[in-house]
Amino acid sequence: MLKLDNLTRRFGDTAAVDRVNLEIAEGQMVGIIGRSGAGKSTLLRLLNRLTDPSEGQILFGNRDIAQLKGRDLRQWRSDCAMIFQQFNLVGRLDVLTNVLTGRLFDLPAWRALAQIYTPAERAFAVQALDRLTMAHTALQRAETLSGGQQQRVAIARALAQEPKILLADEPIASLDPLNAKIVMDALRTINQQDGITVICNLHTLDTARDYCDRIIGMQAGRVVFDGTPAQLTQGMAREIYGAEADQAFNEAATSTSLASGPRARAKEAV
Ligand SMILES: Nc1ncnc2c1ncn2[C@@H]1O[C@H](COP(=O)(O)OP(=O)(O)OP(=O)(O)O)[C@@H](O)[C@H]1O
Repeated sequence: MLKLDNLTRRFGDTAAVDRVNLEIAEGQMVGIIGRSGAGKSTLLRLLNRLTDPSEGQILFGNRDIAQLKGRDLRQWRSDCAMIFQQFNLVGRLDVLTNVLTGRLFDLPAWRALAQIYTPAERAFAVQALDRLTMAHTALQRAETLSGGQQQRVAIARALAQEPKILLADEPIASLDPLNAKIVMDALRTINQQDGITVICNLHTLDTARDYCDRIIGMQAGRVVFDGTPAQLTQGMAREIYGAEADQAFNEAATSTSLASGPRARAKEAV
């Protein structure tokens, strides 16, 4: 169980995340929605401590994540993998090496520096790539891949960390509808097969509705909605997105929903 208690992050006079209280059970797939500047990225960055809180607690089990330092903090970052809109791979390195960097936390410093990996570590990385149907690109330089392929490699790198939580900050914002669907399907599969909690910032509403068990709506740093996709009325969604509502709803027509996500497929099957 991940528990956020009064979590706040201020930048000057702006409360990017403002007194957020949430409990996220293990194995949930959670979508965070909201207009630009609502605090979605800051919330994810607080969770893996890329940003430090101004106030409040982040509890995982009975540990306060906000207080971790040194090796404990590095271990937490390893437990809490993150993928980004811009993939963040090292373009000049091959795909397999990029995935293996997900294991760096576990390695002694000399092996990390020399990038020496055991056959078992390599096999694990290839297996992670294979789950994303990317094993055939293992020896290719990452920069030669398409955006959708790079995001799948980034997910494989996250899997190589054997995380407890997977954070995804706008993972499909740079992708075309087909690749967006492949990436969201992969995240949902990992969530369901491995029981990894997935917390995902999403711009388009239908993607959040199609893939997530739970939707959290943010506005000016505050949580203004927390419920199931069925509980999120169109009126509430319109209020959360404000001036960006039309864009968020219209983009949905060309995003993963066009290629039909798992719920849409379930509806079709009925
Ligand atoms: N490093 C920073 N320094 C100053 N202000 C910041 C910083 N990071 C975020 N903010 C501010 O905090 C608020 C929340 O930003 P955040 O990026 O978390 O929103 P968001 O919902 O993720 O937006 P977007 O969808 O555009 O990425 C904004 O007002 C932003 O300008």
